Amino acid sequence: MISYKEALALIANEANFQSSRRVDRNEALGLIAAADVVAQLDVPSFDNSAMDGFALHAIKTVDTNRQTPNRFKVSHCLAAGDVLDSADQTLAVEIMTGAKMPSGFDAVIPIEKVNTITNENGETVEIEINAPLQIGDNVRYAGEDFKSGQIIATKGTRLHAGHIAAMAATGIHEVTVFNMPEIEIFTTGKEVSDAYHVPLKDGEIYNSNTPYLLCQFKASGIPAMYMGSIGDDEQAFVDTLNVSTDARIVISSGAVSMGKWDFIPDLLKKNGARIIFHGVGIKPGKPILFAVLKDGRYYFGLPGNPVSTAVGLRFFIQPLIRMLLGMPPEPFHYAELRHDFQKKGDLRNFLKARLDSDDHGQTHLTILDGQQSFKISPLLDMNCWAIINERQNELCKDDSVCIAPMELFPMAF
Ligand SMILES: Nc1nc2c(c(=O)[nH]1)N[C@H]1C(S)=C(S)[C@@H](COP(=O)(O)OP(=O)(O)OC[C@H]3O[C@@H](n4cnc5c(N)ncnc54)[C@H](O)[C@@H]3O)O[C@H]1N2
Ligand code: MOO
Repeated sequence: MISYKEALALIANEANFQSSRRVDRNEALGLIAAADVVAQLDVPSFDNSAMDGFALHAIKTVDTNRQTPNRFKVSHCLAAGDVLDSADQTLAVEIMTGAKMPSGFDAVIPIEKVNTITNENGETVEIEINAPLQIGDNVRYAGEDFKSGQIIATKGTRLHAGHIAAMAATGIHEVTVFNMPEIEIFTTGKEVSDAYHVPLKDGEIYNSNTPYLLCQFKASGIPAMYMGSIGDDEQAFVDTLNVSTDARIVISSGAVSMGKWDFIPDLLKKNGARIIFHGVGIKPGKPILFAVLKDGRYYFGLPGNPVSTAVGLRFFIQPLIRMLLGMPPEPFHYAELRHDFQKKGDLRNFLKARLDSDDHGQTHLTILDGQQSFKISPLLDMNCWAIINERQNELCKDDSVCIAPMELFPMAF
């Protein structure tokens, strides 16, 4: 049986980029840049004031101190958006935050640091200062935030609100993004019922796997469609495979293990699919199957137990989607265990876990009770997966453990 790492390498070997399209910048939230996004402007694009106050020529203030304050007549008043191309540099210019620095002026003193002398109309006509200014005081220089030509987001970046703001500021109104892969999902098993408003017959269960898959895709902005249940019907499986759709990835739940009605591997082969792997050294989800159908669609046969399905989605399908979208491998994070933990066997374990903060703000990881792959109830408490490698068996309190968020694509990760 292959290892998880080998399985990921086999998936990578089959992954080709998605097609791309241009979208309005404001529609790009959560989408993946299909090319580097490059600033079109210096930002700020002009030197401007960081404070409401008075622009001065710093050199004219060098001899100023508490004993010998200096007075400057005020020549103009600039709101943000006003431009003053020439002014007498021996005077002061009243200036608001964001207004372009008048040419030749190189420092701003905030209004609360000056004594103002007003005329009978209440207008400031003169200011008195009692300390010298340095060149650049309270000035925001052109290009200090972004330089024209600077990369805002590299290809494969998931665009979050920060990227949208940066694109807007640098004059980008459209961006090239990858088309999300369309997903098609069905379940197997004649025991599995979608008739939630009808009481279960003896031996039946309600379908919980495909609702889980569908809502995880929905939360990630990935279009996914439910094709229904095929029961244990082999012809229905073949018919479902042959429905022509725009899907890039087909996912089934169940029928990939050793049982009499676990017909998926054989029928895939008979229908011209290439089985890339079937069975990976992981727990839960060991019987997972990955194939490429004869028309090029990717096929994941997820084991039917609910947590095996969840693991297949999170740790096999999500990496394929990242690869199709040019995203770098997911950066995993680590947390300290709250307790000792013993793993049996030599499989990589994906465990239902919870990250909590204590009273000192320290985070700790708890591996939850109820790790059996049929148990859905611990999903109510879990907020992350704990990943324990093949060779890690004895873990002690405070050991560092790899964790992954439950969501497929948490923003900014
Ligand atoms: N003799 C062996 N038996 C099993 C093995 C094995 O190696 N040898 N592996 C076990 C493991 S591990 C898993 S996981 C399961 C996977 O089996 P299948 O993928 O063939 O899945 P099914 O048998 O069809 O179903 C398993 C389980 O999941 C329930 N199920 C299926 N679909 C849904 C759904 N949509 N919603 C909720 N629950 C679903 C199904 O009723 C079964 O209880 O095989 C073990 N057996
Ligand atoms: O590995 Mo199965 O996926 O535990 O129940």
